[in-house]
Amino acid sequence: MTAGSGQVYVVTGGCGFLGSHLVRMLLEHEKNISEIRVFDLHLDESLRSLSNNRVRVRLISGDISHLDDVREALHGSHLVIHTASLVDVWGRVPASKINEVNVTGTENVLQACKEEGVQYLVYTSSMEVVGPNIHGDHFYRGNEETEYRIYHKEPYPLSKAKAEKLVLEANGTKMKGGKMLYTCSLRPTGIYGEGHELMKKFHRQGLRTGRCMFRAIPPAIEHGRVYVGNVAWMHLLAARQLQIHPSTLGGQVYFCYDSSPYKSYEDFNMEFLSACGFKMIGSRPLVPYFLLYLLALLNTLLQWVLHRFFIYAPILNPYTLAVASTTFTVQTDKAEKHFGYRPLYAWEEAKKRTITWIKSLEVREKDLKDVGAKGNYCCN
Ligand SMILES: NC(=O)C1=CN([C@@H]2O[C@H](COP(=O)(O)OP(=O)(O)OC[C@H]3O[C@@H](n4cnc5c(N)ncnc54)[C@H](O)[C@@H]3O)[C@@H](O)[C@H]2O)C=CC1
Ligand SMILES: CC(C)CCC[C@@H](C)[C@H]1CC[C@H]2[C@@H]3[C@H](O)CC4=CC(=O)CC[C@]4(C)[C@H]3CC[C@]12C
Repeated sequence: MTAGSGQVYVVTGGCGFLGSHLVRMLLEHEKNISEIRVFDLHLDESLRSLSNNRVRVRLISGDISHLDDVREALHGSHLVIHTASLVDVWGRVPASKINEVNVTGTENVLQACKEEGVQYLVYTSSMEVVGPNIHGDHFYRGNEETEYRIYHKEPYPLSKAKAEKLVLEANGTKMKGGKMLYTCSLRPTGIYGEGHELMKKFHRQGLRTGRCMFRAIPPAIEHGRVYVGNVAWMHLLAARQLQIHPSTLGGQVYFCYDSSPYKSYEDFNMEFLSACGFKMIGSRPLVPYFLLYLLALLNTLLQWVLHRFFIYAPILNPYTLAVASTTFTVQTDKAEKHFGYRPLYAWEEAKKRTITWIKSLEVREKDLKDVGAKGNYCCN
């Protein structure tokens, strides 16, 4: 197939953690495309060099909260994978901004699809549209039909739930020329893998404490996690099958997970960090929950006091503590039944790739600054 004869895919947020893996996945595994438009507010120029003689990778700088930007990016395209979002549960950005990007931005993508006659939209939603809620209701091996007391107060999960509702309601919209808009929504659990910014933070924190991590969450709490490569793979399959079986996938939601082990968030991270010499201190939380909660509240107070001077957004706040302390795992075969999804990467491969990436961070840390005295580890 020569460049130009295939389909044009748009990936909003295509320079992000998931988005950049998705662009590479499409290049490697999707033979029906001739152009991938990477639409993002912050462009990663390195993606441009991924173009080859079959597929052009075209970077488009734009803001999904501006309809004109979105309309221009979608003009002449065939399918949109909408991953762009402000992912913030730490109070880094105001709620209004989260809403503007995650909800109004999604409204703009839908509006542009209708105006430009783009028939297919795959939306990257999140487990957070379901939970966990802050009441501590566990979601244990749940699926897309499992009843759950959904309760959103935080801007991010609220915005993702509103956006997903808009996407699903738009399924079946009639467009000019008698065409129909088909949509579906994928709900990844906590994504990990090469490029995960939060993992970088945990890694840096651990280096500062002599590679010692201090347990805060009971090990019995389980959190579903999914490798970024499998999330990208699931998006590719959903995009492919939405075109072939729109009546099956249209208007549907699918949890996105893989064979990554069910563990507490901290113990799961240690699957990678322990291979880099990190140790978890404590077989149970070193600090009682009420003290952690007081610390979380103190962080919220400090954030408020300091917000006129700078953004203080520590990892621990009442919301992240509540989420981390509540089991949320999924088990479902809906995506397999509807569009043949099975993880492309087995757990051992995902683990190996993530460890290799973290080790590359260490090399960079050593290159960037003097690590000081060698062997200064607390737990020799
Ligand atoms: N990271 C995780 O654990 C999970 C993420 N998700 C969802 O996956 C998607 C991707 O998340 P990540 O890759 O983790 O986040 P990310 O922050 O790495 O990527 C988001 C991308 O969207 C872009 N973006 C933000 N505001 C924009 C705007 N106004 N206009 C255009 N582009 C804009 C950013 O520049 C970034 O490249 C999001 O929709 C998120 O809600 C879902 C479940 C878990
Ligand atoms: C007690 C500690 C300070 C808690 C550390 C872990 C927390 C920072 C993380 C535990 C659960 C994470 C969230 C979960 O994976 C679901 C998510 C889905 C998304 O769409 C975005 C990210 C996140 C909210 C994720 C964020 C970090 C945790 C709260």
